[in-house]
Amino acid sequence: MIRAAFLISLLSTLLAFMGLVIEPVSIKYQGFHASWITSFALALCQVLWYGRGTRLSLVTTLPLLLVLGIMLASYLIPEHWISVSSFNLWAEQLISGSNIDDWRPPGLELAALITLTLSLLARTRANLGAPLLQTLAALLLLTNVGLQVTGNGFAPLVRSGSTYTVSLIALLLLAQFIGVVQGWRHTRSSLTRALWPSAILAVLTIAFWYQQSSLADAKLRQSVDVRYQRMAERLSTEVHAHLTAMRRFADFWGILGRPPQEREWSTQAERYYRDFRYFLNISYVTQSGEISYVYPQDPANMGLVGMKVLETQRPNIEVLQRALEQRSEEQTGVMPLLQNVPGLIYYLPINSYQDGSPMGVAAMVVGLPLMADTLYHEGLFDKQRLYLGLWNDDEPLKEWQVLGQPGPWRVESDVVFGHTTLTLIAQPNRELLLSERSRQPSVSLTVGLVLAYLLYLVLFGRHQMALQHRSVNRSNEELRREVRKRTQLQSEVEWLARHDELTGAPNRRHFMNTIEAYAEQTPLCVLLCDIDHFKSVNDQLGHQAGDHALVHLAKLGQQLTPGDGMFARYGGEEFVVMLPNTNQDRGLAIAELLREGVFNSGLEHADGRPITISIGVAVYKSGTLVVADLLHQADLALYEAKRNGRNRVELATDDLASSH
Ligand SMILES: Nc1nc2c(ncn2[C@@H]2O[C@H](COP(=O)(O)OP(=O)(O)OP(=O)(O)O)[C@@H](O)[C@H]2O)c(=O)[nH]1
Repeated sequence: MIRAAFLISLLSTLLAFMGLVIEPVSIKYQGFHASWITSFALALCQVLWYGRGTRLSLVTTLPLLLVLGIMLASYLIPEHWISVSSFNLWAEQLISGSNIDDWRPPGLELAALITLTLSLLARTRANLGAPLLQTLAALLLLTNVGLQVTGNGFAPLVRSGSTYTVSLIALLLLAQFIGVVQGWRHTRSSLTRALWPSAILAVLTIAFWYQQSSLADAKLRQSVDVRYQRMAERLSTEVHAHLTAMRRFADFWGILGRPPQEREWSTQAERYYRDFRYFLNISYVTQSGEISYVYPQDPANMGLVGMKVLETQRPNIEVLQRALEQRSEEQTGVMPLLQNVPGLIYYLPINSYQDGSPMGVAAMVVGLPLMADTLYHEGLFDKQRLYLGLWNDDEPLKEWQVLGQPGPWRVESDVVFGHTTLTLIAQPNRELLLSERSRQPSVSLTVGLVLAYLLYLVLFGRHQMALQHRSVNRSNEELRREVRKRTQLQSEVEWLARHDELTGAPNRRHFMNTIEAYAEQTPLCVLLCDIDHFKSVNDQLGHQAGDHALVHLAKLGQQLTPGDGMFARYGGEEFVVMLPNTNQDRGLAIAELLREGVFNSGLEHADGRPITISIGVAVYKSGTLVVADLLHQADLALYEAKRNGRNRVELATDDLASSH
């Protein structure tokens, strides 16, 4: 598998290299070179990871991650921290003619490259999030393909990667996946638990990013529209203002009631000329069509003085004629002016206020490019970042060419000059649009993906811990069971060591150990009991019946023995009773009670006679207790009882205390 990953990575490196050679960096800047270079670098790192081992590949992968991080930062840094134009300036300094877009892959592609680089660093380790990082890369690449398929029309400012580089990155992802998938088998349950929720979060993040991006672009588009339509409105207002001023000017001479004199004309015209610099010529045309006075009196204008316009072949004759004859306000269409600029001429009739008699016309020549200049002079736009053009149909009257890459949006608005309508075209360049575009979508995408990664780490870690916890609990429980079993066994062994297995009564060893502890509690009586003719019970009724009789007698004996005493099996069909703080008389009474109890117990020989016991009683009163002697005394007394006919109690005759 590692071998396959290595080979695919090697293939990707070759493909990326070919891409670089086919589109040499130094010749063409289309904004995709950064993608080729970074993909090539990642492919190279992968080849090292899968081919050469850790140390060397770490040296290459970490710097790559750093570079990709810087590229990502350029998408996130707010405009007022570092502006797009500063980035462009740095790009220009590094390689002339390049801009920031040439130095970073498109956003989604960059994010996919970063996740793959991180996944490479995490290697096969599912606990470091390698599976999620690969899933993120796949999601980002899919989104990229989706944007390409839908034509990326929603957000022309967000560039999507080229098909080649996206395929290349997908190939790198495949290599990584093949290289590590086997290593995840043993953590499959934790992996699925952690992967699903975090992948869902990532999908939501990408959907949110898409929505935010569209919104940001729509907003920007709207603001661009409003802004540049306002510029056209500004021009229309200007037109309206100069028309009003011109009418005032014509009215002034009407009120005067006589034709103007040259000096008067110049003085008045100068005031209007000062306000509207684009009036190339303010002239007085007499009723006969002769240009009498002009202002300003520059060489181009002075040549017009004395010209009988109606006798020339000028294209505006008809319009002037109409103004003179019909005494109506007229204007020409856009035409080339004598000043070598396109413009138009207004003719305003001057009529006497007193008798309404015609006194000629005031002609005003508007230089359209100069008028358009007012927008620039008023500082309404940055001519390096905005293409602006005033057009008359298909003919440009004035244009400001833009620097850098033109943006995707063109705003066309009408500027109305009476019956002539011009078009103001504005097209901001990419730099201007990028500088105004909100960074929020990129920030939310980055934050969302980081959160998805963290969620994965938490869920994965938690599940792994739960598994470990469960296995520790299981072995703890097993251990506890084992300890319980052993303790039980131990107490059974201990019990067996001190009791008789058949009857459950304390055994001889236990009796011997216990009696020592009662040496102080004198007088101490010992009763040695022996079943009479027990052999015949065994012989005639069977060993099992014998056992049964033993069990029954032991139970009876234990019941009849006082609380502080001990009834134990001494061996075979013999039982021994220890009675502390019991004097001879009471000892004999208890022995008698036992004897009677057995006699009346209902146990019988084969011939129906009741089973009986003989009891030898020995009493220890004071001195040093020698248990063997005491028992010996009791044994002698027992022997005596047997000898005297059985089913009886005999007291040891020898005084034990005095014998020591
Ligand atoms: N069923 C059974 N018999 C036992 C057990 N222990 C000892 N015996 C029998 O007890 C009998 C003891 O017999 P003996 O000591 O010869 O004497 P006896 O028949 O009791 O006669 P006397 O003591 O003289 O009255 C033997 O037959 C043993 O086999 C036991 O645990 N179970």
